[in-house]
Amino acid sequence: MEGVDYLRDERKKSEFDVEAMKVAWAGSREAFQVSDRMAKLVANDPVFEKFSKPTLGRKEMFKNTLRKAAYAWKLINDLHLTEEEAKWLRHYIDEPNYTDLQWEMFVPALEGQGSEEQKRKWLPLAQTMQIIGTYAQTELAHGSNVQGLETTATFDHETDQFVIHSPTLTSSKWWPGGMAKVATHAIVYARLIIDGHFYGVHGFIVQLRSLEDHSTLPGITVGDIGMKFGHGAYNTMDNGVLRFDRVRIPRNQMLMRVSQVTKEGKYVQSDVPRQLAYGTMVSVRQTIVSDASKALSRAVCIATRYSAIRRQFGSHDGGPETQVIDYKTQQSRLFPLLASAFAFRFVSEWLKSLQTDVKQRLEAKDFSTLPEAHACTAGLKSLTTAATADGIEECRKLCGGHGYLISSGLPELYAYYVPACTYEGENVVMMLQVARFLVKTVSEMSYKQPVGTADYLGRMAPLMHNNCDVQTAEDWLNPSAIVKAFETRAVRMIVDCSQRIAKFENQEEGFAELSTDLVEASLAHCQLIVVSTFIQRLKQEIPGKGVKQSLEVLCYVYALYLLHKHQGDFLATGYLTSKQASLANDQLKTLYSKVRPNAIALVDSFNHTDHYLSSVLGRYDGNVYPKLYEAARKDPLNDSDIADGINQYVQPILKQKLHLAKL
Ligand SMILES: CCCCCCCCCCCCCCCCCCCCCCC/C=C/C(=O)SCCNC(=O)CCNC(=O)[C@H](O)C(C)(C)COP(=O)(O)OP(=O)(O)OC[C@H]1O[C@@H](n2cnc3c(N)ncnc32)[C@H](O)[C@@H]1OP(=O)(O)O
Ligand SMILES: Cc1cc2nc3c(=O)[nH]c(=O)nc-3n(C[C@H](O)[C@H](O)[C@H](O)COP(=O)(O)OP(=O)(O)OC[C@H]3O[C@@H](n4cnc5c(N)ncnc54)[C@H](O)[C@@H]3O)c2cc1C
Repeated sequence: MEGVDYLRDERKKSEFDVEAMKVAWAGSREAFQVSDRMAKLVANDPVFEKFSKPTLGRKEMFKNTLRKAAYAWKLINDLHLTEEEAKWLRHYIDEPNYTDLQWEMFVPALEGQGSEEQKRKWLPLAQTMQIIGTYAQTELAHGSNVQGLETTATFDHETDQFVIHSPTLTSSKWWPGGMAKVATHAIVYARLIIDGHFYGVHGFIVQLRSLEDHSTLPGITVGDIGMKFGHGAYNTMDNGVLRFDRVRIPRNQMLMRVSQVTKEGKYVQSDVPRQLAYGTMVSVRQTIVSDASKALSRAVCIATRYSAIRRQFGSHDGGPETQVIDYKTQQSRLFPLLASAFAFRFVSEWLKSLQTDVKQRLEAKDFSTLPEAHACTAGLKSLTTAATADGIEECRKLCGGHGYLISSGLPELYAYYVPACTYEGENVVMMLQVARFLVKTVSEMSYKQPVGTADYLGRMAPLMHNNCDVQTAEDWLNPSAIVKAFETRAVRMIVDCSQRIAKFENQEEGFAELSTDLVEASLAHCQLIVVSTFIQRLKQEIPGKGVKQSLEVLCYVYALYLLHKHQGDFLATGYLTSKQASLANDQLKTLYSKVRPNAIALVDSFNHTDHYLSSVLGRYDGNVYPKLYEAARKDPLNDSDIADGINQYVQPILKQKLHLAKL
């Protein structure tokens, strides 16, 4: 039998309706149809071919990406694609480029931080790509600490302009995507100075390049910051360095929704919180959570299909060897990642709805849920990106040696993905933001009832004293037992930190001293959100034979896997006995055997095309070995029998007549 037959057999084992599961994964039938249409559009168009990418040099690779982006823009216009369709199209093209910054950051920054007048002027230009923008916040010396940025924007009364300047080397803007070679404009974050007074960091629209010939404008120095980790992964993007030598812009190019500077040079803080200036980061963090489920599902799909095809050991009578997916150790590494992909998918949907709600409230000048939304987004960004980056690497290992080949699709996926742990808020820094929110919530509880994702803190008294009543492994198959365990662990960890901080005379000092514990408590809080959201999702109607049941199994796998992984927390907080933790682990192993027959069908439900997976190991048809062989033969080193350099550097060594004694 060949890999093709193995996958065919696997698909017959499925206990649920795969087409219905595809809809559940996508969120709705319409969402499935849009993404499916765009996936096929990209996969069937030769312009979007990507197998040659690993062998291209940086310049060719960059040019090739520009070509694809231009063609995609033409398709978007010619086919009158909707915003949603265009987003999926870019997603499936699968090469980071300047349009990510244009659509994910530049346009949202204008929308979220521009005044009505500014939006009227700049948005049509950006939305029709007459200008191309980037988000220039991070500098050589400061990324996480936004208030520490050094670039200055000094108001000049006489000319009614701001003077944008890079006073030091360390104030050079460093990292913004698309900035080195493509962007014509940037939202530049700089310290506002009026009459020698500092008014904090604000965003300014600054033109970098001529719209006539694309040359850099006077006073601007811009370039690429150099190659990044992983050859083909993020090097299609021109992350840039940018310096200003007293560049002048009109006063009305400061983003003026949150605060304004008048013609007279008066600084006016409107009635909206200044943190709204960070709104672009918050909205992109939500997109990043959604991207995490896509990246993880991609790696899991490859590793699962390959694990069903790969066979090692177990043949005693000349019969077939054991499929590696049948090894319990393989299952215990793979299936929690499969479950995590679904968990992240559902939590990202929930986060999107939370943000829609916050946006509506902001319109009505209700800012009450902003801190919670910030904490949720920051925490889930951190949790999902860390787990996804680790998960992709685990999938590479699950594929053994072949996982290390570029043709497996995993090394480049990892290299592309791993900076998500750093950009848009370094993960530890983000978890500390969650911790601030939690500690503050606890300290305010005597007069303010916690709401939303923190509402369980309001039930602190019972949660601090309850004990787990699980007695058998089956008792763990109960959503309320699971939620109670996660709530109790989180509440006890948060309260413990809060009480210890309270003993410090200086609370900031206490926070810093306990920061490691605080990060762990924040993770516990965020895991509770993901687990509860999964459980809530299962309370909704989910049509299709066996779909809900399969998702229930995955939900328990996700929760009990976390419980097992973090059993130290659950035991240390005194909620569980070691016997109960061990019962949870027994149940987890039983659940793996329920996932096993459905594993291939579950990864098929992601609806990933072979083009998108770019993986010989993850091919839908399972024809792995012939295609691995074919891919290897295409390597440029195999173009000729005698490679360049052999005659020059190897032959002379082979031909020298040295005697051992002389060596
Ligand atoms: C096989 C081949 C594989 C290849 C695969 C290729 C695939 C390609 C696929 C392409 C797909 C296309 C689709 C794209 C989708 C992908 C997603 C988009 C990706 C975009 C690209 C990435 C580009 C990256 C951009 C960036 O990184 S921009 C820079 C981001 N920078 C940061 O995030 C900085 C982090 N720092 C901060 O956020 C803050 O400064 C801080 C929160 C840390 C500051 O804290 P501090 O306390 O000092 O802050 P303040 O004094 O300012 O604030 C005090 C109080 O305010 C609260 N606060 C802070 N922030 C907020 C907020 N946002 N909202 C509300 N409240 C906030 C604080 O908590 C304080 O509160 P307190 O007073 O109550 O304590
Ligand atoms: C691929 C990529 C694309 C990017 N694109 C853009 C872009 O388009 N526009 C843009 O403006 N920026 C961009 N960035 C920059 C990115 O936003 C920053 O790198 C990120 O915010 C982290 O900041 P930093 O580099 O200053 O890290 P640092 O803050 O210097 O982090 C270094 C270490 O210090 C720790 N640390 C920092 N502060 C604290 C603290 N208070 N407590 C405990 N530990 C702490 C961190 O946990 C980390 O371990 C990009 C970065 C990458 C990698």
